[in-house]
Amino acid sequence: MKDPAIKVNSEIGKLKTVLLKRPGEEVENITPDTMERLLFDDIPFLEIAQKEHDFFAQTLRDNGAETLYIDDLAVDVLDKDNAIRHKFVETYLDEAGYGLGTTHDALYEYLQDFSTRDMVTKLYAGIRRNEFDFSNDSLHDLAGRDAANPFLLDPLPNAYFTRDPQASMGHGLTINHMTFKARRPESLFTEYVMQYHPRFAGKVNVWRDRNHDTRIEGGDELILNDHVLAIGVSERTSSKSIEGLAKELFKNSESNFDTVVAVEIPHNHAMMHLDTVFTMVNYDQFTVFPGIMNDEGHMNIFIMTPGANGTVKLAHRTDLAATLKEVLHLSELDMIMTGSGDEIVAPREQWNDGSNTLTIAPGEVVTYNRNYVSNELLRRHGIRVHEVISSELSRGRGGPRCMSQPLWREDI
Ligand SMILES: NC(=O)NCCC[C@H](N)C(=O)O
Repeated sequence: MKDPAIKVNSEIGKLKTVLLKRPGEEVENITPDTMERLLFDDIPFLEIAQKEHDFFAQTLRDNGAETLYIDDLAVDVLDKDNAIRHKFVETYLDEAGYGLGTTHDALYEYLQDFSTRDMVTKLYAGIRRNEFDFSNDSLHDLAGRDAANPFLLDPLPNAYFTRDPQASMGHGLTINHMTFKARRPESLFTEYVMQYHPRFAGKVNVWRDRNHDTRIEGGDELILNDHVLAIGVSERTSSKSIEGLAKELFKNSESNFDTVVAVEIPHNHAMMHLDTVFTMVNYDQFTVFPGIMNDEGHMNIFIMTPGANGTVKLAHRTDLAATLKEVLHLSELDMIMTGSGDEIVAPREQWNDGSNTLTIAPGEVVTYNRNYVSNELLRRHGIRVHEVISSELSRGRGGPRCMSQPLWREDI
């Protein structure tokens, strides 16, 4: 691709541009009743979460990365053209279940009165039922369908985990159909930014768009090098999506990827994505949570490569380290166990994303300071560790890798 806007050919190349979302009002719209549905285990204190996020963003900038914010890019796009704003709002409302009718009309008109900036902030924050007086009977009837929910449009508190709605790979990305309704609108912002923002429009390959029924999330999509991906088969990403993406990448002449390693991990909230249990921190070094393997150290892994006539060939493996050596052509490998593999420390630090390192250059990572055992171990393995503060951000069950979507990395 000529003049590409995205370049990500590894997990470890020096990070030059990254997409973020500062936590906003949406985080204050979580309640004990909605917490589980909104995929949180607790309610963060927003003011502190914002300070922590600003510290994280500053750490990335101090180390040479440009930080872009998805909501700023969305405002650029929606503000510039009324027809695009109209189409975006219609799609947003339709996907939220308000395709037609009185509630649709009321929400549409309500949003019309906001500046584009305020409208975007509002869509992330959610729209409460009590923002309308429901004097109109039929509106009341319609909205009464789910009267227990204080929100007509749910907040998007997970938006600060910008890793998941999309995944950059090569000169393109997947724009993801996410698993839970609580997160699906997030990738609509990505779609519009990639389609209409002058920085990206016509300059990115979309390997897989969000108009699919099968689910995939960026936390599962790891770029091991310029031709090998590792993708988690997880609570959030199905084997069907992985196969579909592999087929597309193998046949598309713009793609360099010829190997996809599908790694099955336990399907639960603590380990929702591959990057909560496994990340790459250097050419031959990885963090891994031992709980993803059985007592013999085995797990289900499939190596996918191009077969005849557009098919995908599968080869079954059970040893993660041996598989990585095989696909990356490495003779030695250093697997760094979260929490030293201790039976108490490892699950505790994994719970607070001790395995979720963001690599900003080969052998250099950003991690949460609370995972001090894992951080010390990383240092002992020669990794340079930048610690960021983490008491509130971590309540959303995601760490530095989850909170960042690289858009440009130097090649390694
Ligand atoms: N890549 C990641 O593991 N992202 C963390 C997402 C946490 C969010 N609360 C979720 O459940 O989707």
